[in-house]
Amino acid sequence: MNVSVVLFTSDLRVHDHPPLRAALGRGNEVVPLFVRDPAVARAGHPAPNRDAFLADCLIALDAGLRERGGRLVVRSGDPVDEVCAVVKEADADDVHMAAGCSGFARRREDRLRRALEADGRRLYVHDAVVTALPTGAVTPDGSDHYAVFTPYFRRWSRERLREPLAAPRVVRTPGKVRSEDLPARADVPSVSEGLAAGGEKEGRGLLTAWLARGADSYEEGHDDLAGDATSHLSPYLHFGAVSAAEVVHRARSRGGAGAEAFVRQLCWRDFHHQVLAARPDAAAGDYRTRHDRWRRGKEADADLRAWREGRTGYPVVDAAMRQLAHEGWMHNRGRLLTASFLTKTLYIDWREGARHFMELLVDGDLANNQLNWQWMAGTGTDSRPNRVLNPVIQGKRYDPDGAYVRRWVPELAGLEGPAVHEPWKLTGLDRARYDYPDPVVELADGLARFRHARGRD
Ligand SMILES: Cc1cc2nc3c(=O)[nH]c(=O)nc-3n(C[C@H](O)[C@H](O)[C@H](O)COP(=O)(O)OP(=O)(O)OC[C@H]3O[C@@H](n4cnc5c(N)ncnc54)[C@H](O)[C@@H]3O)c2cc1C
Repeated sequence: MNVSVVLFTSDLRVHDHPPLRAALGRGNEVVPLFVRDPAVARAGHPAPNRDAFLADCLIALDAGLRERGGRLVVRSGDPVDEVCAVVKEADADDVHMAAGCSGFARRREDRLRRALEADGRRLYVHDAVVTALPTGAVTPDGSDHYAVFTPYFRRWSRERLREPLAAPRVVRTPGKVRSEDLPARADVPSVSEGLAAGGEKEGRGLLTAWLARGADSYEEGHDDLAGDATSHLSPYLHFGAVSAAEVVHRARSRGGAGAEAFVRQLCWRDFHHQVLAARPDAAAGDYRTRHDRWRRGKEADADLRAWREGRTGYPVVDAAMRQLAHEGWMHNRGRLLTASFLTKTLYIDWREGARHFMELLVDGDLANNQLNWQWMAGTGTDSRPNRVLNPVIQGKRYDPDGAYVRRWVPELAGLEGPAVHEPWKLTGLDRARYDYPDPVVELADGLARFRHARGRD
């Protein structure tokens, strides 16, 4: 009997899994493998929320495989060395994996291909496992990627996505391959108390419930901070516990304006992935340089600290930053306005903000995070790179009653209605009752500084 290895990376599921289905195709035995790569931990910053979520996903993947007669093999080390060692132990013929879009993932694929070929084995890399449409499947004339979302969306919407695959009924894993123990969830504590539970079952349950009860009101409700009416699928999509292609198919079958608006948002995910695939250096460098001379030094450091800790004196900014600390997740509107505040009002380098988000976000994703940060900082694909979001206007528009601020900034919980967005308007004793910081900067001063720096005054 032939044996194949399936290397799982950002695709921790058994449903709609092209590499697994291809590997099983001819009645093969399959070694489902996950390699913990210490280089990932060393290269990045600590991400305990994602580590905890990942532990859930691995436990769930193992359970999904065991239900079908298989099991997950977990190893630690360099992925190329570990895959080659497993290939030898299992006497496997080939290896299947999902295509990645980051520079890191591409280099890993290349190294693995070379190592396997040197040993007479093959690597099969499958597209449209992590994204709904393969990155690079559609390109505009004269470029290797779309730099503007709307034409990309138009084109993406016309493409036929592959049909989702059912989970295999049986997975046979050879017994002779050594595996480390799965991480015990209790040994991987998250830093955020309100972290969601990970795993394919959770993700699929959430998707079904969301399509049944949430999607219809998505179009009107997705920007309402207090209503919290978005899907919360992002961490499951990031770890591939649910498949992007399947989510799009199921949302389209659901139909309606809400589901359509939701699919458009999912397209943003593919959009950023195709940008990163074409420009891997945009993970750290400006996609389009504006020759920014970001603020540095003591004062900027103090402002950055206030922003991280949710004490800028702008209630909606602070509420969103505290939601991030507590849940390891932040509402998209919160991400937009906190990123604008950091990069424009405080004129601090987007990389500082992106790093802090990557440390805490359970859905922290190189393509989505770095390129959304660049979009907000005006160094990315935004066609209006100098737009600045005013946190008071944003607060009143997207949290009109102030409920979101009161939820996350308890110091201000006694303030009723939209007054909570402008606590500095309180005077005398009223003001003294609230132990809440003064604004780190006047908005007009922040705006003038930004415009001056960008040469627009
Ligand atoms: C500064 C900044 C940083 C961000 N960092 C990340 C990140 O690290 N990881 C991440 O998944 N998303 C990131 N986003 C995008 C977006 O905020 C989240 O995907 C969304 O808030 C997740 O919540 P949800 O699943 O309820 O989204 P929904 O509104 O239910 O949307 C469904 C799915 O569409 C995708 N999506 C929605 N909006 C975007 C977007 N603007 N860009 C890319 N994909 C999108 C996500 O996969 C999301 O799960 C960031 C946005 C900004 C402005």
